[in-house]
Amino acid sequence: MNWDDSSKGTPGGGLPPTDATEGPDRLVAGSADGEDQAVEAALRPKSLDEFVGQERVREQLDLVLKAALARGATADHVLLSGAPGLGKTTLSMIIAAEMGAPIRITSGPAIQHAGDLAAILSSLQEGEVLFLDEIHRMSRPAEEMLYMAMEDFRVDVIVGKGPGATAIPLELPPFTLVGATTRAGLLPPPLRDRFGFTAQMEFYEPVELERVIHRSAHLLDLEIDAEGAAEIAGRSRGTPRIANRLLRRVRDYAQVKAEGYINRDIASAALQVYEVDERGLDRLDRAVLGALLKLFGGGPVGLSTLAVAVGEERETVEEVAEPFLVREGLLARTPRGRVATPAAWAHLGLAPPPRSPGASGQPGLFGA
Ligand SMILES: Nc1ncnc2c1ncn2[C@@H]1O[C@H](COP(=O)(O)OP(=O)(O)OP(=O)(O)O)[C@@H](O)[C@H]1O
Repeated sequence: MNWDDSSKGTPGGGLPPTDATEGPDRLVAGSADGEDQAVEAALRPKSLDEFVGQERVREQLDLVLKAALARGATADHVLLSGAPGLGKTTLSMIIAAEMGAPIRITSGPAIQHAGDLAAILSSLQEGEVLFLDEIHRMSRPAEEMLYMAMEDFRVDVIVGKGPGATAIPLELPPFTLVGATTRAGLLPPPLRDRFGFTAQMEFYEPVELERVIHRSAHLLDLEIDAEGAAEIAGRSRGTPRIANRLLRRVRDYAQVKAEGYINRDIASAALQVYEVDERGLDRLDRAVLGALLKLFGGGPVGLSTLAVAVGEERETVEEVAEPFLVREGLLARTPRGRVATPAAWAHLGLAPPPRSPGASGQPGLFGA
């Protein structure tokens, strides 16, 4: 059966509506919440040696920085792309530390006018690292000013308006721009081409996250064994920020229930309380998957219908729940709608219905 996707109405009931980018205070959100920001400074690795994983990026960056130091030059501009929480801000701080340079931190949405950018650029010191987070969200005039600044260390400041406007050239000290984006594909090619080094940050392997967790546990003065760290790592969705956040929740549980010691049973019991399952799915993810399997026989079902079924906005299902479910191979987006994979049935401990004769052998059902 094929459920239609014509409904565009606002869903009613169920889970409370959420911010489409992350969801309601999700423990498994990649982006930082207030508590993360307060503790992250203490947990950030301070050098490339301390930075866990991303071996290729680390090795390449190490060469770029060492070569610049040897030449006595400012390092090339660096573009870091990857999902939230993978360590882009951390790496930008490490670049500054390794170069012995100060760092200035700002973000694309904070630079709405070219004048905002000119003010920042003109106050940089020689060799300073300028970290521009969410660089894909800068305004177009600021972006165009950045082209010249990156290439020639110069900007034209426009004074006046209309026919009387004049461009006053302003020399800038050499600096290193570190741009960060979750979507490198959104950057206009002229901007992308001006970076001397581009690094695509990948999701972390569980063993790497175990190292992140052991390191953080040490800094937070927590006792955790190897199995406890593995249990948390497996639920951290390949993301150090989530690993650190889950560790803090497990710490709370361990302090109340187990004199502070964290092992596999404690980690597992704690994360069950917080509704993060052994694969890192939370309540929203499981609600989407559960509806797809139990109400629609595994699909295909349209996105809007699925959203109504779980009482969520369409965007929330599409942007918050689905990317991880797709990445995990639990859900497929096909031209005919959302379809559960065999792994989804297994994950929720359900048996798939017998295939109807018409469904067998249809090409592309899981392919799009
Ligand atoms: N490779 C790593 N080794 C150890 N800890 C890491 C690593 N990468 C990230 N972390 C930890 O994860 C947290 C989040 O990292 P960071 O803020 O650098 O992510 P981000 O990619 O900049 O996220 P956003 O896109 O939201 O700005 C930090 O507290 C940091 O300590």
